[in-house]
Amino acid sequence: MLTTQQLTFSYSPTKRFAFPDIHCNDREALLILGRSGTGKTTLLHLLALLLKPESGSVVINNTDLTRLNPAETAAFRAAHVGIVYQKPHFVSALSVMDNLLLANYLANQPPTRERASHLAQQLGFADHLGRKTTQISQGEQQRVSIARAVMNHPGVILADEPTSNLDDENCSRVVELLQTQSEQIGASLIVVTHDQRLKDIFANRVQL
Ligand SMILES: Nc1ncnc2c1ncn2[C@@H]1O[C@H](COP(=O)(O)OP(=O)(O)OP(=O)(O)O)[C@@H](O)[C@H]1O
Repeated sequence: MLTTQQLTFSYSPTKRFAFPDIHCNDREALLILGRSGTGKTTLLHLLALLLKPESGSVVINNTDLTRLNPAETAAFRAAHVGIVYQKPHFVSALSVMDNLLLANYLANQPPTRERASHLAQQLGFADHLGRKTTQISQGEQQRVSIARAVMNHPGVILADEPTSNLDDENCSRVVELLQTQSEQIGASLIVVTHDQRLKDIFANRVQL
């Protein structure tokens, strides 16, 4: 479960954001819609405590992230928050399998190869586990990032514009994968986007 209260953030005295409160239960999905520049990525980074809010709280599974020190924040994020970035970030020297296992490593957990193989099977890239991430297509890379985000069974999955560069068919497919995966692990799924096609898919929406 994720809730925020009275979140504010400033890049500068003239660039200040006050975000609406957000509430997303376990097994629920929430769409945060906004035009370019309204602060969607900023909000997602605040939810993941990649940025520190100026004021307000971000509570995930009863832990107020804003009260944690930087080391505690990093450890909490690695274990409890799965992030699907707009553009995938991988370690290019490592195989797809090792990029998935990196999620375990960063959360200080033993490697779960079976889970990685299972997810690769479900998301359709099982044949590519031994390849480098530069040797697979962009669509495959995106599915690998979804798998990596759910490796540690996080309580919250955050996705930044996961469908903006996709055609209608792949848009539906990626949303379905995100929803299926988050339901399977009982997570809260939060998607930030300007993609109006997602409006009809998500019942719960916040407009920025
Ligand atoms: N590091 C930064 N320093 C100063 N201003 C920034 C910084 N990052 C973003 N901004 C500004 O804050 C505003 C919100 O940026 P943000 O990336 O959150 O918007 P967004 O809604 O995700 O936009 P888009 O849909 O175009 O990605 C923009 O006007 C942007 O120029």
